Amino acid sequence: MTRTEHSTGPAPRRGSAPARQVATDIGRVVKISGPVVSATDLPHTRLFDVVRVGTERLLGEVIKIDGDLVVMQVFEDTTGLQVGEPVEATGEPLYAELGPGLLGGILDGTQRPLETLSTDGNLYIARGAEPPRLDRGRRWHFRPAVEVGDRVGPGDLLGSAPEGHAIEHRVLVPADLSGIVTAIHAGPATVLDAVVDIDGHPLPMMRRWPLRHARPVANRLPLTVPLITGQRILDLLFPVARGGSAIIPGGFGTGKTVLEQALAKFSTADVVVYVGCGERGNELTEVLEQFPRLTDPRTGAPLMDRTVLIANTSNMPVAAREASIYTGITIAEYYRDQGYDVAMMADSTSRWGEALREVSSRLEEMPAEDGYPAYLASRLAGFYERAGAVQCLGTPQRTGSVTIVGAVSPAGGDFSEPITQNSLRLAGSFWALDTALSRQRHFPAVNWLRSFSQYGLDEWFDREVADDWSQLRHWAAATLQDEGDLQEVVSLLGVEALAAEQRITLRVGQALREDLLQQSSFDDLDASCPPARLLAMLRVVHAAGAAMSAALQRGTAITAITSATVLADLGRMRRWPLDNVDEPATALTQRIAEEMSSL
Ligand SMILES: Nc1ncnc2c1ncn2[C@@H]1O[C@H](COP(=O)(O)OP(=O)(O)OP(=O)(O)O)[C@@H](O)[C@H]1O
Repeated sequence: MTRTEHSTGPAPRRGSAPARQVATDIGRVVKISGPVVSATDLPHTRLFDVVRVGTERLLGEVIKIDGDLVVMQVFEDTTGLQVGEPVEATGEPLYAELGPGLLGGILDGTQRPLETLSTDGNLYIARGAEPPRLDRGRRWHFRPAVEVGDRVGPGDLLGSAPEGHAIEHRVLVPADLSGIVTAIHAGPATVLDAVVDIDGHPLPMMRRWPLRHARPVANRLPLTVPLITGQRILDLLFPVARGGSAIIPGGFGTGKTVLEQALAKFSTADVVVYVGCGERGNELTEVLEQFPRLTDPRTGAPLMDRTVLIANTSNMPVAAREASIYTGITIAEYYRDQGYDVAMMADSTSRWGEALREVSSRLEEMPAEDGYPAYLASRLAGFYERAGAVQCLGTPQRTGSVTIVGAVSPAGGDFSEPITQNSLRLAGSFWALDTALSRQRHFPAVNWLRSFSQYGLDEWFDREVADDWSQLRHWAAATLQDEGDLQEVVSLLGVEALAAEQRITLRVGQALREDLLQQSSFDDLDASCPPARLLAMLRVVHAAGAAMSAALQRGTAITAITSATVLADLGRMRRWPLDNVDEPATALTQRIAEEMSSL
C-alpha cells in the first residue's frame, strides 16, 4: 500500500507510507484546453499527484502521463492561463482532511470551505486559494477513552469530542499505527493539537486520507437492516439496505431533489453527506439556502449539525465536480469508521458523468456510448462499491455503514442512456421517477411498476415491525400489478368489461396509490411516516378490500360497493398522528365493515 492514512500537524508522520521521494519538479505549461492542461519537465510526477498550475497556483491533478507530457485536470477556472507558465508538482495525491469540524460544513468539490471564502453570498472562491480544509482555530473538547500504558492499534478508539448536537466525534488510531499510549492531553484542543502521545510521539485529531482510495475496514457485513426513509412507497415496496445503494432516475422536475432532501432529513442515518451538482446555478443555491434552515426531526437542532454539504454549481469547473463525489464518499467512510450509519446523497450523478465526458473529450480519448468515456462503467462501479455495511477496524467493536443514494437526470427522461443503465447494474434499489405521475402531482412520483429493490429485508420488517409485514407487502405489490393490467383493459374496453371482483381490485389499487403511496414532502405531519403507521394504513386498506369482497359475496351491487362514501375516509389516514395509530385504524376498519354490511 503506497497511500495510507496519516495524522497531520506537529506530530511526525508516524506510521505513514514509507517515505517517498517528494517530487519538487517545476514544469512548464505547453497546452491548455479548458480544464485540461498539459505540461512538460515533470519527470518525477505520478498519476493522480496534485499539481499547482500557473502563476496563480491553480489546483490540479495529474490524469495522464504520456512520455514527457503530463496531462492534468484543473479544479479551477483556467481563463487567462498561458503557455509557458510554471507547474509545480507536490508529490502527493488529493487528500481529504478529516477530523471534527466537517459536520455543518459547506464545501466545494475539493473540500475547500465555501462559506469562509464566498464573497457577497455567491459561491465564489478566489482562484488558487489554499484555505485549510478543516478549521485550525476551533477548539473541541477531547475526552480520552484510553489510559497511559494502553497498547493501541489501527482503528482503536482513543477518545471523543462532541461535534454539534448530534454526533460524538470518535478519534481513532490511524489505520497504519500501533504503539503504547505515553501521554494524554484531555480538554480543549484544535485539530492540530496533540490529544494523545503514542510511543512518545504526539498525535492530533486530524487525519488525511487520499480521496480516490477506499478506507480500510475489518470486514464487510451482509446487508440485512433497512435504511428507513420515512417514504411509504420506498420503505414498503422498494426498501434500501443500510450500506446498500439506490438510484433515483427521473426527468426534469420529477422530484429528485425533493426526494433526496426528504431522505437527508428523515432517513435513519446518523450523518448525511449531500453532494449537489446543480445544472442551474440557482438550483443549488436553493439547496444551500434551504439546508441550513432545516430542523432535525430527531433532535430539533439544525439538520446541518449532522450534515456535510458539498456544492458544485454549474459555473464551477467540471473537474471539481468530478472530485466532489470522492470527497463526499471519503468523508462518509470516515464517519462510518467511527461506527455511524451514513447516507450519502449525490444529486445528480449525471452531472458528474458529464464532467468525465468533457474531460475525456478534451483528452481526445476514443468516445464510447453517447460520447462518454469507455471507463464510465468502471468509475461508476468504483464509486458505488464504496457503499457498504462494515465491521470497523479496531476496538471497541463497532459497525458502521455508508448508503449511497444517487439521483440520475437522463435527458428527456430516457432511461436507456449510459449513466442510468450503468448505475442500474450497480445499485440494489431503483426508484424510477415518472414524468406522467409528476404531471398528475402524484408525489413521490416513483413508478411502482418500473422500480425494484434487490435487498431481502422482509425478515427484518417481519421481526422488527410486525409479522404480517411481508405478507401484506406482497399483497400490495401484486394488487398494484393487477390494477395496472386491469387499467389497460379499461382504457380499451371500459370498466364494464371487467368482472365485479376485478372492479374491487381496481378500487383497492386506487386506494393503495392515492391514499397510501402518495405522500407530500411539504405536509408537516405526513412528510415522514414511521413503519408502524405505514403498516397500520396498509392493514386498513387490506381490510377494506376484504370488506368489499364480502359485500359482493352477499350480493351487493358492485357500483354501490366501489362508490361507498366511507372509502373516501381512507384519504384521511395521512392525518393520523405519527404514533398511537391503533385507535384511528381500528375505528376506520370498523366503519368500513359496517357500511359495507349495510349496503
Ligand atoms: N415528494 C414530493 N412532495 C410534494 N411535492 C413534490 C415532491 N416531489 C416533487 N414535488 C414537486 O415537484 C417540484 C419539482 O421537484 P424537484 O425540484 O425535486 O425536481 P427535480 O427532478 O430535482 O428537478 P430538476 O430536473 O430540475 O433537477 C417541486 O418543486 C415540488 O413542487
